[in-house]
Amino acid sequence: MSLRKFIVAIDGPAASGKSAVSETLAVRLGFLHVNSGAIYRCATLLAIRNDLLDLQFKKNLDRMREILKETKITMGPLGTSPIKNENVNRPSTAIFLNGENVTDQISKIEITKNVRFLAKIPEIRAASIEKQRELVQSKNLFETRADSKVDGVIVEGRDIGTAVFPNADIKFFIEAEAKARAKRRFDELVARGLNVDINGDPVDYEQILEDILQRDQEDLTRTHSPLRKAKDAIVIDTSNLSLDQVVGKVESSILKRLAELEED
Ligand SMILES: Nc1ncnc2c1ncn2[C@@H]1O[C@H](COP(=O)(O)OP(=O)(O)OP(=O)(O)O)[C@@H](O)[C@H]1O
Ligand SMILES: Nc1ccn([C@@H]2O[C@H](COP(=O)(O)O)[C@@H](O)[C@H]2O)c(=O)n1
Repeated sequence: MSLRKFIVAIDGPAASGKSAVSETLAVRLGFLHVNSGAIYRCATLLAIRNDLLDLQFKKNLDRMREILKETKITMGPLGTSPIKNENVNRPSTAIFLNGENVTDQISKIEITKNVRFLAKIPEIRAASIEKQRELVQSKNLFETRADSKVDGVIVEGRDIGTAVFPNADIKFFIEAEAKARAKRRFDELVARGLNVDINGDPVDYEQILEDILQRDQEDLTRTHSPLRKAKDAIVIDTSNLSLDQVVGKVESSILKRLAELEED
């Protein structure tokens, strides 16, 4: 008998902690993890590799759509157990493009700087949403819990609770002050050895903060699926909370919702 899908939507601005919370809870609860930002990042990597970044030309946009259709994006552990990324010190979800592990490549500053140009194009958003829906239906590559009563999926991004899965079973909006987010992202990039630009020059905290503010602005003001809090989202400001505290809050709300469903 197939289990009921249980969708957890986690939205919020850049570097607010969506992935850290999603990855930790996906492992703990045995839920599938779909990182929608990684799909926009993969699209950007594909555009750069195919010299198609200039998507205002219809020819380029059509080709990009074809490439996205042909490309298989998967997310999951590297081996049989979730990878422990020693530089991040928690389990992390690996991202594969036609089987190639691009997890670090898509975190590079070159991708981060260009992703906004693609994320605002309706055709690219439609292709990305199609991939997100496919991934939600795909096999969970993480270890599921034998006692689980649901087929759980955590989907994270900017518009999951508002546009992609407006009927999600539970929604969170995770936010933090821009300076706290920039500091965390800067420390993470240093730890992963990814704090360099395309020329190999080091990137400092101020540049990361500027990028985060610019991405906030773009995400909030784009016409299609801007970043918004869903009316029924549980809002968590993580500025003064540890990752463990945030994970604890999200987990207890999910467990409460699951218990309510069992009672129904
Ligand atoms: N509450 C917290 N306290 C300290 N560090 C945190 C906290 N939450 C997340 N972090 C760290 O901050 C960094 C950014 O978090 P994360 O990658 O989860 O953000 P995100 O919202 O998924 O970002 P993006 O949207 O840009 O992908 C990571 O290194 C993560 O481990
Ligand atoms: N649902 C989403 C998710 C992401 N984006 C855009 O992609 C960029 C990269 O996302 P990260 O979560 O990896 O930072 C982000 O800056 C957004 O512009 C989106 O539009 N919708």
